[in-house]
Amino acid sequence: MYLIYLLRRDLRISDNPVFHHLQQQHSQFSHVLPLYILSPSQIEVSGLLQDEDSHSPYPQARSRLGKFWRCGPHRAKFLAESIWDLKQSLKDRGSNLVIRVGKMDEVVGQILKQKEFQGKVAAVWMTKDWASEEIDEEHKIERVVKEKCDGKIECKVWDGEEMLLHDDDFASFDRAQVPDVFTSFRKSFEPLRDNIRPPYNLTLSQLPPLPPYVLDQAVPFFIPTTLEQFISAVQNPVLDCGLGQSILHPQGASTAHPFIGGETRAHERIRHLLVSGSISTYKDTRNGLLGQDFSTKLSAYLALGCITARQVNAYMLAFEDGKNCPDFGTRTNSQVDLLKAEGFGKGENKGTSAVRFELLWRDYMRLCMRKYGNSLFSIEGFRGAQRSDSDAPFTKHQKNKLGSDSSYHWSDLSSPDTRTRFTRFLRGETGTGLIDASMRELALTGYTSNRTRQNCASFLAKSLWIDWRLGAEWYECMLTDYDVASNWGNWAYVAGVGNDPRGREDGKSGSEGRKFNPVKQAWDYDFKGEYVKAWIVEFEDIPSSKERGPKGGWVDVMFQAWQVHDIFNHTKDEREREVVSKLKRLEWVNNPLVKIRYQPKGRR
Ligand SMILES: Cc1cc2nc3c(=O)[nH]c(=O)nc-3n(C[C@H](O)[C@H](O)[C@H](O)COP(=O)(O)OP(=O)(O)OC[C@H]3O[C@@H](n4cnc5c(N)ncnc54)[C@H](O)[C@@H]3O)c2cc1C
Repeated sequence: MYLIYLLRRDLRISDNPVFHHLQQQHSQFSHVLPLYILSPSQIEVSGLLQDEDSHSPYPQARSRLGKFWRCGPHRAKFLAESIWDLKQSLKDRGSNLVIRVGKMDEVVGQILKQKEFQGKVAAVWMTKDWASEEIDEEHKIERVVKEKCDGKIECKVWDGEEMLLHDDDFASFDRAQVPDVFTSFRKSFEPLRDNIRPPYNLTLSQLPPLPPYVLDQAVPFFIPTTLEQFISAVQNPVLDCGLGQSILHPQGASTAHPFIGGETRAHERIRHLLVSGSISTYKDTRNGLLGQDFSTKLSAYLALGCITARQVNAYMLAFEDGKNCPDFGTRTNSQVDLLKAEGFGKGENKGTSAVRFELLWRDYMRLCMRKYGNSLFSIEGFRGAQRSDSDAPFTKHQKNKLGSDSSYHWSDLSSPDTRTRFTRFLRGETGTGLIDASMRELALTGYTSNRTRQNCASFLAKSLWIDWRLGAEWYECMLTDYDVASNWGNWAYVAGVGNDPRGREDGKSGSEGRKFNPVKQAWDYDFKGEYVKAWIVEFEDIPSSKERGPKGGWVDVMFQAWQVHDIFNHTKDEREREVVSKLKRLEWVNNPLVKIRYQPKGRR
């Protein structure tokens, strides 16, 4: 009998509950069809049309409000690489990954209808995904399976086990009642290190073969036969992200996220973090802005399920206990020499503890998505849903405010002025250096740090007062590591409509709540302006920090370019005069979207 296993955000062979089960129950199925379906509502599939005269039956995969690509060029590439890596791992085990294009339920329906499959399929399995579109997909597949087979085929949705904690570990509170404040949630699992289950350790050696005949991809689409072809097919249609003139890549600026997708690379990455000592120094470096190792860069792998949070934890546990890296049977065979690695064999350290803490945040965002469902995508976020929930643990003041606050005064894009300001934000031309560097880095590389993400989200929602969901949609398009719960949950949090109890506390000045000052933040985290200079091509000629000497001034300009008029109006230095005159010709220098008066302590 056949099994159809639909892979979604579980693109791995190791620590995968379905493959683990198959490894244990060898004879249950004679044939297994691992299937990945490119869903046309989430990824643009026109690049997979057989020829130029063919037309896609599907509308373009664009976002609801901003009409951005749902999956932009960076993630499209990473996804293609991850799918291909899994394909290779499955081939090594006597199987393969069959790729198809179309609505999930339709593709499954076509396969079940195929005469070679009739009476032979015993089960259709997939792992659970808690985002609303994916839940809809599951329901539709369940319906199709039921209709086509009169209840004779099992349709099972497995727990994907992609979180650090297990569902059964939430015994201290009903899963649906996850606390609305992270700290209360976190405290239920302390000490965290002792409360995490191990991943599955059985390595997948062999899988039953594919069914002897599998229907070809239906017209008008084709399935590429090489990775290069696959990447071009999913990337080419979305290369133009609608920003108009392309953003220039400054010479010498190198991406913090050069990583290739897939389970193999995910395990290489965590091994590198251990051997280089970066994991032990993580707590001190995590607010960095430049370079590959200031943070783990595991997010994109985790988002697609190339590695699980529990596997990351297992690596850290072994490291802390002075043991070799665990062997998950992936294609990452190389053992690394950890003996000289910082922190090896010395128990939990600040770095490993902080990584666990962040992975718990990831769980928390997922649980909140389960609890509040679609309200995650509404302008009032979780707060809208909480207003009707008298048990939400907010202060009386906050509850009163939530109860009466109908003034969510975020602008949509109906006015030309807002559209212009929003486009300048996306292009990194606001005139606020930290924001502009981050938005350009994001567009050019698909990654930007957590620190700058917080600043950009706060800037859009609380300085420009533009609908925060447009920012979330842009991130969905641009981020390599896009993850429904983490992205929308964090955006809502920063906008003040998520799970931040201080999010909308107004103090004295209206309902801004926790608001980041991007100039202060730039001074705190980029005090020489190196990050801003790296990503804003117009700052290329500004003397580097070594050349600048103690004179100052240029850093202020990089953080807020309009200050060039005040600081360098009368400079006599020929080189400076040239740079100044170039800058003074720029619209975003002369007319910044926001001017922030700020001087770091100890300066005039
Ligand atoms: C506005 C905004 C949007 C974001 N969108 C996403 C997103 O789409 N996908 C995503 O994975 N993260 C998102 N984050 C969270 C965080 O910025 C990224 O996880 C992190 O920057 C990824 O880099 P890293 O893997 O090096 O993280 P590290 O600092 O090394 O953290 C380790 C892991 O912990 C998890 N993590 C860390 N911080 C958070 C957080 N605040 N919330 C949830 N999980 C976290 C991630 O899985 C990450 O890989 C967003 C944050 C903000 C403020």
